[in-house]
Amino acid sequence: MSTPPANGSSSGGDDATKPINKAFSKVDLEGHNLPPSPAPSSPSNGHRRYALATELVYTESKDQYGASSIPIYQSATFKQTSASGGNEYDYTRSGNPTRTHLERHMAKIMNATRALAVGSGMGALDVITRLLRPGDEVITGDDLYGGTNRLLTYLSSNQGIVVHHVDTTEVERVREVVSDKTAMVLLETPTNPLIKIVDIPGIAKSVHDANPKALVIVDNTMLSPMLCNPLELGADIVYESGTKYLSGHHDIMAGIIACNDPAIGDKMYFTINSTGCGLSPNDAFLLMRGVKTLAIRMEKQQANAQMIAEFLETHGFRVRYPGLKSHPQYDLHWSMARGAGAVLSFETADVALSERIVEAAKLYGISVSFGCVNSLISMPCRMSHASIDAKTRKERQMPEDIIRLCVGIEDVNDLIDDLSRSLVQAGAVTITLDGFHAAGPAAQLGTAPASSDA
Ligand SMILES: Cc1ncc(COP(=O)(O)O)c(C=O)c1O
Ligand SMILES: N[C@@H](CCSC[C@H](N)C(=O)O)C(=O)O
Repeated sequence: MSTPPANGSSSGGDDATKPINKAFSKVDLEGHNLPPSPAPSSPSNGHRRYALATELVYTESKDQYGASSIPIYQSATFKQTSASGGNEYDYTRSGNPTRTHLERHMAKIMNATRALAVGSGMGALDVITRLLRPGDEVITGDDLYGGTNRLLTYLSSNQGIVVHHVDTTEVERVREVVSDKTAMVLLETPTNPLIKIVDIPGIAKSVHDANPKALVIVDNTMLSPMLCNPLELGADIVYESGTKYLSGHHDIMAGIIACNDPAIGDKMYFTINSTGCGLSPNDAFLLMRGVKTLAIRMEKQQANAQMIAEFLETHGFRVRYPGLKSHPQYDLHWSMARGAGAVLSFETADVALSERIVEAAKLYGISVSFGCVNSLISMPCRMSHASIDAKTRKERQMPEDIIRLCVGIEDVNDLIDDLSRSLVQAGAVTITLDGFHAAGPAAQLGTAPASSDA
């Protein structure tokens, strides 16, 4: 909602911790501080009642007409029953029943007591980082989504936040920089686009031991709650770009934040209400609809991704995908996740060759983003990660030629045929009587053992 706090006002003051007047008297039966929605989907109290695929589609309906899907409350204002106000909803920036329904559903799916829905994944990170104060320190990775890197750079240049970029694949590298000034440790796994794996439980324990006040934040966009639940691995806050797998059709922008500490939830709600970044009713409806098919989409997308990753690897390319046994952190990934996701990257060692491959593809749209039912192909250094300057990309060992595939739900044989044709047309392979194999420098990379820090 921006779900108003249980004992708090949606209107007042500049101190998020101050008790405020407007009370949401109907606190959820299970004690969650969420107002009712017309068709409440109950958040869990630390355990799910059914398998996740079931919970994704299951909602308890209390709609007056028995509507099977949540109505879109396309209203900015809500009339009050008395002059002193005090009804559950007054103004959509402060709270809207469609948004609340989605938030309750997401809290249940993510095993959280509080979920908040905002206008984009970056909006979610903005809300989270407003918990910081000047002088606070943030520790994060050296392979990060470009937009995340951009926001952190802004905070460090303009807001007095000290940001440390370290190799988060090594728990010890993170531990070395934790101090009493550390307010947040921000992790992505698998990283975008180098597909490095980060040990969430190891880092959470090490950070909390060293500084119990430091918050461990995980961006779970690459896996979705279907495949991983960082809150169960020791994270304090998890967020996702709902633009990706959660909605699944690339027709909305959205962000979801989940946590289990009510005080942190209230502070983030305060920011959402104050800044007006809560998800619109229409987009909340679309995200709710998308989430219901997450299990079936993810199952098909990652099965396709696995076959494409194996296809590329057996034809001599260096592929980064946690579903491949050759991934140097295969065991670590599978100790935390229920699947490998549907994003993989591969290298050609030649930027112009990569461009030709990308431009030859027909079924794969040349596009940023991932998690959509359609397959996509991109060159991260030119597209999604172009906001990281070339010097920093080089320092962080991001290969300029890297190609990212975000696999959709199409027929996998069509996807492999289209990729094969693109590789041949681009001149990326040597054709023999036995088939084809990566040509030139790409073949050298393919035979070199993949390392976690390359
Ligand atoms: C890993 C990751 N986190 C966060 C975001 C930000 O999400 P959004 O585009 O919805 O703001 C993106 C992509 O944009 C992403 O790839
Ligand atoms: N022009 C956008 C790029 C968005 S990238 C989206 C997605 N996270 C991805 O990794 O493809 C920007 O500047 O943010």
